[in-house]
Amino acid sequence: MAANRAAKAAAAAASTPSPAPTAPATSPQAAPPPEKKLSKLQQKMLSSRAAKAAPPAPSPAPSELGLAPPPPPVAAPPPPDSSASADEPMAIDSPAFSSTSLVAGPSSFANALTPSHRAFLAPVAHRIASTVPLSVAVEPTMAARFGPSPDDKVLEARKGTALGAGARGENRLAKQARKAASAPSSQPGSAKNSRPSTTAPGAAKPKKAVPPAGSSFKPATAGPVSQLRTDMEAMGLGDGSSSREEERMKVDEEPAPAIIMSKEKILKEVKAKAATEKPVLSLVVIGHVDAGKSTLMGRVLHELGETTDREVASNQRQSEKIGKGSFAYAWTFDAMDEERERGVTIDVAIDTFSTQRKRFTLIDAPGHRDFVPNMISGAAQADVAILVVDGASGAFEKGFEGGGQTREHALLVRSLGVQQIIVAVNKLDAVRWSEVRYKNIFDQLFPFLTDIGFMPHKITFVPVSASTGENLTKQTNELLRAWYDGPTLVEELDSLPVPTRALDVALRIPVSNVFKGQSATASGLAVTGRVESGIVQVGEKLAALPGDESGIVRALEVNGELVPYATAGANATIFLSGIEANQLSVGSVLCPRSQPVPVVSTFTAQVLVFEPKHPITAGYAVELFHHSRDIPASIVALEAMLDKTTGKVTKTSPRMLPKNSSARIRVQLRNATTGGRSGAIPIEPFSVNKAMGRVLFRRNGETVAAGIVLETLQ
Ligand SMILES: Nc1nc2c(ncn2[C@@H]2O[C@H](COP(=O)(O)OP(=O)(O)OP(=O)(O)O)[C@@H](O)[C@H]2O)c(=O)[nH]1
Repeated sequence: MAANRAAKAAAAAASTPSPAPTAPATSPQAAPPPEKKLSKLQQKMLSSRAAKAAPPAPSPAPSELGLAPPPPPVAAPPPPDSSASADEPMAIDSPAFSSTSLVAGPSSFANALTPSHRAFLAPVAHRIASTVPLSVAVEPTMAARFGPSPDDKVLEARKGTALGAGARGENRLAKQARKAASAPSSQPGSAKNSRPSTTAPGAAKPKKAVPPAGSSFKPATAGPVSQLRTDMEAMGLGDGSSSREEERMKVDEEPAPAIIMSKEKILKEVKAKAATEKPVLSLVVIGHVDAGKSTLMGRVLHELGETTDREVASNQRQSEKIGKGSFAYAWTFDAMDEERERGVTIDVAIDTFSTQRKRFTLIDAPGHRDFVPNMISGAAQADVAILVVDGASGAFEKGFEGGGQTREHALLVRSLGVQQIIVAVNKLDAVRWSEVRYKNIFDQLFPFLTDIGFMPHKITFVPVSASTGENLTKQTNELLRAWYDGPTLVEELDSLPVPTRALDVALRIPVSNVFKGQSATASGLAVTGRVESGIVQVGEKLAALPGDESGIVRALEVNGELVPYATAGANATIFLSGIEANQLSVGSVLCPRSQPVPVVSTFTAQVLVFEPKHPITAGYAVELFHHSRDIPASIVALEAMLDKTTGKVTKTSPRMLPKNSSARIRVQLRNATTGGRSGAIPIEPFSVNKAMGRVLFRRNGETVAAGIVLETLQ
C-alpha cells in the first residue's frame, strides 16, 4: 500500500498538477493559477461555461449576500485573496469589506485532538469539548434567567441519552490506545455500560519526552479540579474516585520549568523544519446528511493504509448484524452506539492521516441540521474543507435546495475562515458515472461557492465513489476514465497549499476542552486548543481569560509527542499548573498576561445577514458562536446598513435588517451578571487578530448572520 502510494505520488509529482474544474472562464477571477493544468473535462466544462453568457448574478444571488469579493473591473487581474495571509493588513477598513475579509478561522475542540488526546478523551472528554454542557453546568442560572437557547435545547435533549457527553463509543484510535494500554485503571469505559473514568487512559505507547535542555521539565499534576469534576460527575462521567483524584491533583509543588528558547531561535527552527517535515493541515469534511462523508473518509483511511483489512472486516460484520452493512466504512468514525444504530453522524470525530507530502488532522462533521453546533465546533479550526455532495439522482438537489445543509455548511466554513474547498461529487457509481450528472452538479455548485466568497482557483471538484473507493487514490473504472483524467481525491489533498501561520504575533489559544489528563508522558490539568497565533513554550506563564488566574505550561503535546514549544496552526494539549480547573472552561483563551485579549460583554460587529425567517430588529436574541464558545447574546442596536460592495453607510439606525443585507450592529452578551462569574468573553477586533475576531449568530437552529468584530466596548 505504502509503495503504491509512493509510486502514485511520484507519478503525480512527475506530471504537472492538474486541478479539477475551477472558475467559469467568463470571469477575470476565474483564471486558474498559471501553474495549474486543467484536465480535459475541466477544460470542456469551463469552455462550455464560457460559451454561456455570464449574466450578473440574479438577485438575491449569494454574491449579493456580500460574501463575495466585489466584482473586479473586467480586464483586471484577479484580486489578491485578502485573507490569504494571517499577517497581512485587515480589509475591514476597506470600503469593500466582504466575506473574503470574514475569513480566517476561530477554534474549537475538534482538531485539537492528537491520537494520544483521543486516548485521553475517548472515555470522557471527547464529547465535553464539543458540547456546551460543561459551560452550561458552570453557569446554571443563565438558562433560568433567559430560557434555554435553541442550541441549548438540542444539547439538553441529548443529556442522559447516548448523545450526551462522554457516551461516545470508542473510535479507532481510542480503541487502539485502549488495547495498548497496560494498566487496568487506564482503560476507558466501554461505550455501552460502564461509566467512563475521568482519568484518561494511558497513551498507547510511551512517548519520547522532549524536555527542553537544561529545564527541570517534569510532567506534573495540577491544582484542584473541583468544578470540572462536579461538571463531569453531574453528567454521569465521574469514576467515583473524587477524593483520590483530589488528593492526587491537589497542589502542584513541582518547580516551574524554565523557558529556555528565545522566540527568534524558535522561529529559525520552525523555518528549518518546514523544509524537511510534512506540513500539517486541518481538514473538515462537511455536507448534507447522508452525502457519504463518513464512508468517504473511512474509505480514504483504509486506502491509505491507516485502517487495516481486519478492522474494516470487523466493522462490516458488525454493521451487517444490525442491518447497516452499507455503513461499514462510516463506522470508522461513527463510533457511538446511537450513531451506528441510526446511521447518522451526531458529533465530530477526529482522525489523522498522511499523504505523500502532507499530514492531515481530519474532522468528520455531522450533516444533520440538528447538529450544526457540533459542525461549527469542528469547522472552526479547519484550514481546508471537503464538501461531499450526493451525486445520485435527486439527492444533490435535496441537499442543495432550501433547507439542505450543503449551502449552510459551505457558508459556515467560509465565514469561519476556510478558503480552500474540495467538492467530492460522491455516489457517482449510482448514476453509472454519468459525466452529464457531474457537470450538472458543477454548474449548480461552482457559482454558488464563488458567490459566497471562495476564490475560483481555491475550489476543486473531484468525482468519486466512497463505497467503491473509485478515484480516492486511483482510477480504475472505465466509465469514469472515459471522461475524467484529473487528480484523485488524495492527490488533490496532497497538492493543497499550506496556509500562512501567524507566528510573529501575540499568542492566542482558545480552549476547546478542559480535562484531567494522564498519559505515559504527562498528567494533570490539561486543555486542548489550537494555537491560533504566536508561539507557546514550556515554562511560559499564561493568563486564562476571562479571569485573573494564570497557569504555567508544564508540558506541551502536539500530534502525540511532547514538544518544547508549539506554534500557530498546531493543535496542542497544554498541561498546566498553578491554576484551578474551575478557572478554565471551553471558550477560555490562554494568552500572555502582558498581551491580553480584551474581555468584554459588548462589541460592535460588521455582519452579513443570511436568510433568517424574521428580519433582525433591535433586541433580537441570538446564540453567539465564537471559537468553541456558544453563548446567549442580543443584537442590541442596529447602527447602520452598509453597502455590501463598497462598505459605505447607506442608512443609519435602520429599523430592521432584511435578508442578505450587510450592517454594523452592537452585540451584548446576555449572561453579563450570571453566577457571580464575569459574563464577558475574550474577543478581539478582527483588525487586531483575524482568528479572534470572527463571530457567527444563530437563532432557532438556523444561522442568521456571520461577521467580524469591529470594536470591543465594555
Ligand atoms: N451508492 C453509494 N452509496 C454510498 C456512497 N457513499 C456512501 N454511500 C451510502 O450513503 C449512506 C450514508 O453514508 P454516510 O457515510 O453515513 O453519510 P454521512 O454524510 O457521513 O452521513 P451523516 O454524517 O449522518 O450526515 C450509507 O448507506 C452509505 O453506504 C457511494 O459512493 N455510493
